[in-house]
Amino acid sequence: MSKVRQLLKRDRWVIPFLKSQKSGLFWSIVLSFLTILAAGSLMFVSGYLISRAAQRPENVLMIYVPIVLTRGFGIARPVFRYAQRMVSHNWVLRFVSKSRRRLYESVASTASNIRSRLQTGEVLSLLADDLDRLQNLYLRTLFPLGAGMVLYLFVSIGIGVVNWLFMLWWVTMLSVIMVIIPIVSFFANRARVKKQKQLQSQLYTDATDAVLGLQDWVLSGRQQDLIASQGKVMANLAKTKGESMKFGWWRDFWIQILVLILVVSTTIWSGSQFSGSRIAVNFIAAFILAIFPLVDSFLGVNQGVSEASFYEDSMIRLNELPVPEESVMIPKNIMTPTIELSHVTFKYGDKTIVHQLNLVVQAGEKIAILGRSGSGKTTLLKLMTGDIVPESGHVTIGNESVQLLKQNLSKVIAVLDQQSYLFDTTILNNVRMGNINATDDQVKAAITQAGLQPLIDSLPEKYQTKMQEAGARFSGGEQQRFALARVLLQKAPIVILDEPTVGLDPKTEYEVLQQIFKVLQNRTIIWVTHHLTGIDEVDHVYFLSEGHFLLSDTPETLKATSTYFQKLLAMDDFH
Ligand SMILES: Nc1ncnc2c1ncn2[C@@H]1O[C@H](COP(=O)(O)OP(=O)(O)OP(=O)(O)O)[C@@H](O)[C@H]1O
Repeated sequence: MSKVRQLLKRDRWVIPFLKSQKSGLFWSIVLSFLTILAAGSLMFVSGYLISRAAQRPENVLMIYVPIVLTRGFGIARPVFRYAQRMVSHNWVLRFVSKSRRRLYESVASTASNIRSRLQTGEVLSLLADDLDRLQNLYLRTLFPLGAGMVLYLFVSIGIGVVNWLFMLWWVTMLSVIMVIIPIVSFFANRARVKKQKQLQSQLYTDATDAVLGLQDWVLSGRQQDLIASQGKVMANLAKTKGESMKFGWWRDFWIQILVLILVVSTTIWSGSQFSGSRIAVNFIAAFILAIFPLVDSFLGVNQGVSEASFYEDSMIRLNELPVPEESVMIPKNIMTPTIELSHVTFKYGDKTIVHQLNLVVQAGEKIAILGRSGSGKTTLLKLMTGDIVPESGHVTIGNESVQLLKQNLSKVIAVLDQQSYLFDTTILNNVRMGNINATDDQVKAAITQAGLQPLIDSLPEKYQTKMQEAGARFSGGEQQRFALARVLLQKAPIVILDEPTVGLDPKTEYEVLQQIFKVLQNRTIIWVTHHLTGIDEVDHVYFLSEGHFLLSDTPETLKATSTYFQKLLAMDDFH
């Protein structure tokens, strides 16, 4: 229980929204209550009318008034219901749209950070599942619960006016139906709901793995294994869902039995109380009929509460997401920025990746970072882009902390990595992603600069050619050139090259690198590479090893003085 309390205390998703939208919640509960009241009154008046019509009326008004009331309640019920639906759905849609936006912001602002903590499937499950769940928290739990509780009070007080002993009986029965059964069913269903949630989440993760690794499954001839493993999770999920539904049926069945007991006991009690009074008999029949519309409300409360574990888990996962950083204005000096790492230390767990590292990259300077696989080159890039935070020391760009620039960092840093993602849309659209405000002419100029004009000219549909999924229509070298055109359009003063030519044949690698350095000559370049092809293009080379720079000098000096560098050059020539 204290876990739930703690969760509610630090919640950033549900409680703040409830607080800011109190009036909608209030009206939704009031309208729900009025709908049930109108439904109950309709049954009451029509019950009275039927029973009264069977007797000889002393006065025509005894019949006429209930007829008018029946019409009135008959119209009021759908009107209230419609209004309630409008208010509650408007309320929930607001919640969903706000939360989706926040979720995207949260995921986007710390994209690479989040990827190291969450798998793609989990992000999908957050987007598709958790927010939908929380939407149900309002529609299926909070609104019915609120209306149910108001009804509980109303009915109890109403009966208390007639007879307090009988009220005690009603309060006891209603407490069992509206409080005890929901609490018991919450705990009884908890483990099942948790398992269902887990399986659903696993299904997303497995499905993502299956899609991303489909080619490997097919190539290894293990399609059947893939289908079997997915099928197992699905069968398990279906079984758990089936058990949950069965549980729900039994719960509803017992609630209906309790309502039946209430109806029978009320009939017997009122029969013994008012025997002999004709008028009272009419009211008893009417009152008994009015109980039935309440059953829907009882069932709604129970179903909502027994599903509450779903929300608990969703709330925990959403609250574990990082808070989107506040954006700051980009200072002017940032457009000609110096990058500075000062005494930076970073660890993954106990493993020190970077230790007390210092590095200054002047505006317009071009550096290469080399190092063995696993030496921490990518980690260093992540520190520079603020995706990870150093344990100690500072990373600044133009004297501004990189963490503060986070939201606007794409204006300062562009990244060309091993495989920039190309979407299944036209060449123009793909390149325009670098700067969505660029005109067609600017996009075309960037494509030409990236050395793609001959290719475009050879295509029947020119710039409107579709790239297919992940840019599959084009070769690796061509894809990297398109990605380069995107970077050109982005106009960021710093460009990070994270092994952009990996996987290309030596000739294409050389050509692409020449093109990159030619068109980016006015920008700062930080290039992570394993190959020394194109190393003469940089001003400074750094060798990262065991958390610090083992060597650091110009390529010319290293060629002349470092046997290690000479060995690497010889190996590269061999390739
Ligand atoms: N999210 C993570 N959690 C724990 N350890 C990590 C994480 N990311 C990287 N590491 C570890 O940190 C070390 C440095 O990784 P990094 O990716 O920076 O190396 P790298 O020099 O870029 O390697 P490569 O040249 O193979 O890409 C590696 O030993 C890696 O296993």
